[in-house]
Amino acid sequence: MATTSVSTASNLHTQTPQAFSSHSQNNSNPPSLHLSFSNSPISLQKLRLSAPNSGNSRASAILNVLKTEQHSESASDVQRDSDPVLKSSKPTILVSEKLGEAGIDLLRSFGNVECLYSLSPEDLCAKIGECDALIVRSGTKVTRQVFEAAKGRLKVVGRAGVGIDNVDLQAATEFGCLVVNAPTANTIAAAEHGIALLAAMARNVAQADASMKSGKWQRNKYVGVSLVGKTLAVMGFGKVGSEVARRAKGLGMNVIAHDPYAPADRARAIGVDLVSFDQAISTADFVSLHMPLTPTTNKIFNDTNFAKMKKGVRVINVARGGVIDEDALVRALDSGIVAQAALDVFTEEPPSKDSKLVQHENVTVTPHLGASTKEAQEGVAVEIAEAVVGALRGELSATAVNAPMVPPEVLSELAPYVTLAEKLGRLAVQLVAGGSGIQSVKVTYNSARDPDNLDTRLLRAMITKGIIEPISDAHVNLVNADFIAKQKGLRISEERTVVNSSSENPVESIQVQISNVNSKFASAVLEDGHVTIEGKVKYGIPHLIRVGSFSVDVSLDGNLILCRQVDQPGMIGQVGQILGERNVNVSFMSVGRTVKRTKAIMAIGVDEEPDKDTLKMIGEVSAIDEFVFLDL
Ligand SMILES: NC(=O)C1=CN([C@@H]2O[C@H](COP(=O)(O)OP(=O)(O)OC[C@H]3O[C@@H](n4cnc5c(N)ncnc54)[C@H](O)[C@@H]3O)[C@@H](O)[C@H]2O)C=CC1
Ligand SMILES: O=C(O)C(=O)COP(=O)(O)O
Repeated sequence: MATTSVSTASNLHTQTPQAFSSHSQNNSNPPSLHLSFSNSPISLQKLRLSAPNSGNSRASAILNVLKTEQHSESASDVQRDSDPVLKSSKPTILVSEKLGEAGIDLLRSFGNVECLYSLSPEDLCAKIGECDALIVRSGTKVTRQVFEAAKGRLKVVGRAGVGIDNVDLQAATEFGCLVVNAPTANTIAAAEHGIALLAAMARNVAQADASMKSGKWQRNKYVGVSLVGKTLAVMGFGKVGSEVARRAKGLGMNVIAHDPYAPADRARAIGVDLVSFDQAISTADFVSLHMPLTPTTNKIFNDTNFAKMKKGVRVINVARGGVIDEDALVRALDSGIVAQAALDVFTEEPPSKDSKLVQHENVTVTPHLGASTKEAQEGVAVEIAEAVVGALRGELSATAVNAPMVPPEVLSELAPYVTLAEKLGRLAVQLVAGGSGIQSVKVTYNSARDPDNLDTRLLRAMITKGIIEPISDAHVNLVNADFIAKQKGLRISEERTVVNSSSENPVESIQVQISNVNSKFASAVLEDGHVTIEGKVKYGIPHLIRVGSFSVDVSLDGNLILCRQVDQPGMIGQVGQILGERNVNVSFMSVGRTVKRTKAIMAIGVDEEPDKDTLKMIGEVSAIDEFVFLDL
């Protein structure tokens, strides 16, 4: 058996799960749990799923992961519209900027759509508490205040375009709100606009047009520069950057690019060399910006970097205004370092009317039109509508920007384990006695798979959900699991144990241990002092297979009574009779023991929650040492 320690999570402080116990410590007091986590935030990667709409099995598998409330996704739209109860359960989707009709139609087929295009920040905050989803473009600032005002109702923000710098992602994550974007449909439009600005700037098209319209004929004034043979530096070699590069090659330009994260072979495939930042900006005749606005790229084109550029360089920006220090650009234009600039985007949009940059005679401007073609807007609208509807249905979106990437094939494979993970978390935390300070939780995945071939982020998130939700008012989902755990002081460490079995199953079993706590059910505590339970998926159904050192075998469904008793005949009958007389239906029963005729554990699944008197009677059976009722 080989073990590999992996990573971890965060920290929790909570109240009590509902549980009864005959011999629990501090039974009358709510347990105050103190959990502490190391920091392992979910990485904020974009999902790139090959089959974003791959159907209901995947949807249902991860329903619990993102959904905090049920929507009747199984009812057809027709049924829903004609039934007042179902209709009222339709999600409300607020569209705050102009969106293509095809996207609006798609949204209408699923929810109540409100298009309110001129909301002030205050109006948006006033409205958002009634909305399950919000769809924006670049003009709406989705700030922390918006998430606060949503009071937990907002489940998804859809950005109908690429750049998500107008959405406070940290706040979205903290509030468990998924953010999705539409990253592909406007790529060509933005690239074409970049090329349009490049050519228009080089040939003074806008200036000459304005001059002629004012009655002049200035052929000598507007002599331009040629593109062929010139060097273009593409800064940010992503989707738009690479399409700009491809087109510029077609114009006979020599194209180089800088992108710290782009694979060199992708650049080489279209005849582009990836070079360092300084090399790119110091050798280029034209510099075209295509990187996102992030803390790293904010004002990256500043006095220092303009000074490194070739005198007479020309700059095109269809990315984000904020990547340029606009005052520095004005200085570089005035000093002649930058001969011309063509800008589609600005730090403040719209810029002030007297902006020196906009008014500069060597600057060509457009009002953020990069994505504004009919084709791109229809495409973006459909792309974002599909993503938002998918997210509201509980599917993990293919274009989530604040949730981990879990490919669809991994998702469908992990589906039953996701349920198992949440149930184990719920069960483990209910075994902790009131007043215990939970320091840490250790999760061990027993698997025949190579440790590198097992993505446990989803499982960890669900164990976290299972632990936190019964004992706090937090809604935990895949987006915010690590954040909430950390916030609550819950420390979760993960370990993978390679076991000798079929690697067909991603996980053979999952063990959850809560360290150094008192338990309501002493038999759940191993000698090392950890509350320990273990579960596995059998025939697609989550099962509990171990409590402390006792083996059991019960499906994790409904409610569970765990009893530890003297291993002697008649025990099942006695407890069964008490439950039967009180009309509590037993769904399954399993007995596990360590040594014959000493101690045994009885796990009894019940459909109904027994009342206090019934539980008391079970506790009074003389051979029963301890018992606990658990709500799964
Ligand atoms: N003007 C407009 O209407 C439009 C503007 N955009 C802007 O263009 C940007 C790029 O869009 P896409 O190509 O679709 O995004 P993308 O994510 O495909 O590409 C961005 C590239 O920038 C790179 N990058 C990140 N940090 C960098 C750095 N410090 N230096 C150099 N490269 C860096 C990334 O590795 C990535 O390859 C968007 O973030 C958006 O802000 C996009 C569409 C329309
Ligand atoms: O997609 C982007 O990043 C854009 O900048 C396009 O913005 P817009 O949707 O036209 O406001």
